[in-house]
Amino acid sequence: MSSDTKPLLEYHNVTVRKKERNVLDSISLNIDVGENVAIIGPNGSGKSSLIKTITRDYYPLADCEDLVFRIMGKDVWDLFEMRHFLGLVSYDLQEEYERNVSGLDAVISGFFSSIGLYPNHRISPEMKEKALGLLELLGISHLSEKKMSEMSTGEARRVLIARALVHDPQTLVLDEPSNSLDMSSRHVFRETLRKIASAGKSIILVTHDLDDVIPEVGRVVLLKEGQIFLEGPKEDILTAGNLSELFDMDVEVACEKGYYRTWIDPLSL
Ligand SMILES: Nc1ncnc2c1ncn2[C@@H]1O[C@H](COP(=O)(O)OP(=O)(O)OP(=O)(O)O)[C@@H](O)[C@H]1O
Repeated sequence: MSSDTKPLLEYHNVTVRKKERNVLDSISLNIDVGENVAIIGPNGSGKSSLIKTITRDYYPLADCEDLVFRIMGKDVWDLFEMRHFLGLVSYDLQEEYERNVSGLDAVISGFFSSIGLYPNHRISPEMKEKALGLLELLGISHLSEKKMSEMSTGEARRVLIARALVHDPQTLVLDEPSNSLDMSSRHVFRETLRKIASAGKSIILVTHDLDDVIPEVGRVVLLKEGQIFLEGPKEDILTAGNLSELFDMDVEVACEKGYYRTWIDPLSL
């Protein structure tokens, strides 16, 4: 079997323990290559911890029965190799990037998996061309000379998406993508994600906000207290009843033109 026919993610009984508590508890989850999946849960439900298992920052307890912890069919990964099919955009990365680096250099630094560029980095004309092409694809060529430290949150996040795409990864993983973005930046950002999804990339997005669930997402996984609470096709899972149980309060939900919207009925409080 060739590696691209293996599931992107194959987890069985993944338990991650930190400071004597299970931050992930017996997670069993398969995600196929090509799927667009949203992982949704309240604060502290384990979303970032789950991402950290994908990036191999967190490892599961080894003595769990029938443990499976594979990405693309492999248990052990060289992280540099992994970046060729998995691009990551996270809030942590954005914080590290609040510095005096131009948008173009920030994108090029993705080739070296570094924060910024250093004299030992050999930048080929192909790298520069690829980075400029990505800035153009995402509609942010005007940010190529602007310093990351002078960009708005939304601008910098789009640059970091371009950075994550330099290796042409199959899958883009986004942690809380619209965190700190205002209404119009959110809209622009979501349209950027839609563009990437329509270009054939898979998107795994982790969020507590249903606004982030772009129409291209087909499956959702609800996380609660470190466990998978529910998962399945978004139409079946994103109901007022399920979301109310997930967030422990009466949540209303509506879907219009493929986008979800949630609110809390003040009369229920
Ligand atoms: N390294 C760690 N040490 C101690 N506790 C941890 C560690 N990593 C995660 N946790 C705890 O695990 C729980 C889940 O954290 P995690 O960051 O994965 O949640 P989250 O769903 O991403 O939350 P948020 O929406 O607030 O970002 C939290 O209670 C957190 O404090």
